[in-house]
Amino acid sequence: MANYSGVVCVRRQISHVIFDMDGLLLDTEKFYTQVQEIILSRYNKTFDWTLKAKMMGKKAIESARIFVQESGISDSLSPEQFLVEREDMLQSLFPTSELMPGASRLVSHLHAKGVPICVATGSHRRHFELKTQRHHEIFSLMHHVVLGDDPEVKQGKPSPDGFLAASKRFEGGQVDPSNILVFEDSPSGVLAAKNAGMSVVMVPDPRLDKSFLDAADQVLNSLLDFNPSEWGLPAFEDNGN
Ligand SMILES: O=P(O)(O)OC[C@H](O)CO
Ligand SMILES: [Mg+2]
Repeated sequence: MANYSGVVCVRRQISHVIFDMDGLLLDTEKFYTQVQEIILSRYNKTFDWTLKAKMMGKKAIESARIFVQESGISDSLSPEQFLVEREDMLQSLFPTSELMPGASRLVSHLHAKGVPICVATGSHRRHFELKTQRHHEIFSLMHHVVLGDDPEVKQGKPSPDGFLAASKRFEGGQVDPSNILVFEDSPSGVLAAKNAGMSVVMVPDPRLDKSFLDAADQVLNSLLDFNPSEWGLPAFEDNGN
């Protein structure tokens, strides 16, 4: 078995799966991008994917600090003011969130086969509720959800806090991280999963710099391309893999 670079790698035996949410299950990263482009344009600056890569996956206040500092507007806008400024726009966009291709199929399949699944997201409770309001069917299949404002998540990704908290809350208690497969879209999220000792499948936005893909155990263009059998998980019955 080879990863995208052709390097042969040994896959661990997977019993449990943790899903990231923004940009992985839900097509919500585009909303953050849109709003941040608008805000930076007010300062005659452009929002690019170098900055996007540093922000995605993190807790709101952590990504806000990066945004004002890296874009050079921290003298004019504090991280807290930035969060207030973007909030109205995000609140009107999040309820329109759509599922990413293949998300429903994969989540439903793993649940139907009895594979314990959960979510670990940097998103806080209020935004989680807005984003998932049209997707209760899929999110109700999750055994649990760990949010960015969970008391156990002291630091956001790339800290392993969220994934380690998620690994403790499955039925039967702590699951060995080496038996957990994480699905992520962000560079910080992939590092968080590796820092937690877990395997990680990355489904990156194609605009992300390719250097960020090296840390993942497998890189896919879409969740539709995931082959559960490669990870010792029950095969899909609809296409025979
Ligand atoms: O990608 P997630 O689900 O950890 O969410 C993190 C932020 O809310 C958005 O980047
Ligand atoms: Mg994400």
